[in-house]
Amino acid sequence: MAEVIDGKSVAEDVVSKVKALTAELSAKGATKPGLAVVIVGEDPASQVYVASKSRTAKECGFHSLQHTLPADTSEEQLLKIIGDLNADKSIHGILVQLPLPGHIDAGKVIQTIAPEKDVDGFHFINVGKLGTGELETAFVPCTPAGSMLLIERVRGKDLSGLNAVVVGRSNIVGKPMANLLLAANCTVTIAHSRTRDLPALARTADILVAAVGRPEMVKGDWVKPGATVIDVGINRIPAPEKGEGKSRLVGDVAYAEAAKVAGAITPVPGGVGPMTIAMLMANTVASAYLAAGLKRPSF
Ligand SMILES: Nc1nc(=O)c2c([nH]1)NC[C@@H]1CN(c3ccc(C(=O)N[C@@H](CCC(=O)O)C(=O)O)cc3)C=[N+]21
Repeated sequence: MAEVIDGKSVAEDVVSKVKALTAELSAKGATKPGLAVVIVGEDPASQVYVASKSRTAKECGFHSLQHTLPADTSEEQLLKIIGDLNADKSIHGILVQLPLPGHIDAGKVIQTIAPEKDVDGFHFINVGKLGTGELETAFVPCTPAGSMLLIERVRGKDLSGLNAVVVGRSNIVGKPMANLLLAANCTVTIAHSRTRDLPALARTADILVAAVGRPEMVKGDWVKPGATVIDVGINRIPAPEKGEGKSRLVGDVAYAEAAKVAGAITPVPGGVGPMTIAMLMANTVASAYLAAGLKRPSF
């Protein structure tokens, strides 16, 4: 049976470190880290995530700001708010919760965020830095950054020569994840909906990352014995066995089957999800250190 990778506990370690770094920053007389979260519309799932981000930010000792805007907010209004946050010296991180309503161009919004406050790592400057291996100054997207920390906990920091397969090619997870693994000297393959014989490809992976958003797609016999399996999926599916109208969370991996074969595996919930929020805090404290002219802390 696979080792279960406890993302919740690693996330708590990261948050403790952020707390200590924040205290150190205040002791040096520098501005404390400030995080602004902007949410447009009333998607209930988004509201839960945003509440959790604000709670963790306060726990870290941050200045935490939340803008909750109505669904009919215009693109112009949103861009104005971002411009103001860009200019606000008390703010070091700006996160605009995605998805945005259809009448707003999300790409334009993201590119308006000052790259040095782009703690989501979605701005072209940060994407480019990750792609060219400028990891010391890049902000790396939180989910792949958190997944890397989990992989390092299991396999150590030297991943050199390992075969990594990333299933999914999104700009938010799949592509940055592949770039991080490449920067760590893995042999990386990105698989997607057009990939031929995905099960056979997946079986070559020492590190298998599933980030497709399809409930339980990766089966037990896709997993190489002993592999490290990172499940980025968070899918809510009906669970009639729990009662009528009930649901449960599952990942992109058929967990019970895969856990029989893998060396280590992340559960859903309690795996990558908590790491995503922890890395948002890590990026924000790093941004505050850089703004104060101090050396960037590493995690
Ligand atoms: N600009 C932007 N940045 C984001 O980082 C971003 C976003 N937009 N939009 C939405 C997604 C989703 N997301 C999650 C964060 C934490 C959990 C998390 O902590 N999940 C828990 C359980 C959650 C539950 O029980 O529902 C877990 O997996 O254990 C999940 C999902 C960040 N996102």
